[in-house]
Amino acid sequence: MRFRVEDLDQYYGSAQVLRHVGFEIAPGECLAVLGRNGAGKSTLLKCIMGLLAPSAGRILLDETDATGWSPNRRSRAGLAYVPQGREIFAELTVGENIEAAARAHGTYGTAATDETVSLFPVLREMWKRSGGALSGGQQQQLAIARALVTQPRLLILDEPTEGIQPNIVALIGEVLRMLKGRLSILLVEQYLDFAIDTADAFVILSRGSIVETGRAEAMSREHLTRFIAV
Ligand SMILES: Nc1ncnc2c1ncn2[C@@H]1O[C@H](COP(=O)(O)OP(=O)(O)OP(=O)(O)O)[C@@H](O)[C@H]1O
Repeated sequence: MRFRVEDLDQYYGSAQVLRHVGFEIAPGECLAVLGRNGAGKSTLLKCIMGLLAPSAGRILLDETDATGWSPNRRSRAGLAYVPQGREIFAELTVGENIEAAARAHGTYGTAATDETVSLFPVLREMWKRSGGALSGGQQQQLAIARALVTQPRLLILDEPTEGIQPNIVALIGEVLRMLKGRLSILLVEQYLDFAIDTADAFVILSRGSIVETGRAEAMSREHLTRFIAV
């Protein structure tokens, strides 16, 4: 999917939290959005998913204007969102979490669903455990798998490494790099090394505005650090 955001503005009351935000993600590429706490990253993702209506601007999926679409319609069109805090169903088992997402998208029981679950071996081990009984890292793997079984064309991740132990961060990184090419990824991340290992391009948000943008190969670690160091 070619995904584009144009001139997005968003306010909370009279406070403007997004200002003329615009960027594009090419099919099969990963764009990382970096920025300090409060820069507007989560607000941007909520506007993209239709959980917040932007005050101005457009969201385009393969040149189709999706700005007024419901979250459900966006999801059916191929957007999948893994929010910060993961929001899995704590009362349902791992298997039921996966099944609910896959059934809603008509992918339940397909080989692709089995393949997705196999990316995260711990999910099979924990299949009958309730989501709420999993560790943070296991819940993050479940949240990503649940998004992937919908067979999205754009996977949107809000700080997937936050509070996660290094070996699971490494596994998530491997999975994302493997998926690139097949789908596009929008990654909001504060962990710079993870973003550098994963992204093809960067956008840096500061106080709701894009202050820097570029291809990964043109962005040194030192350069990126300057924008996000406290
Ligand atoms: N529901 C809300 N009502 C009012 N202000 C809000 C609300 N949610 C966020 N804000 C404010 O909007 C600004 C952007 O918040 P947002 O959560 O989008 O930033 P962020 O870059 O995702 O930060 P973090 O990394 O801390 O999640 C911040 O100043 C925040 O305090």
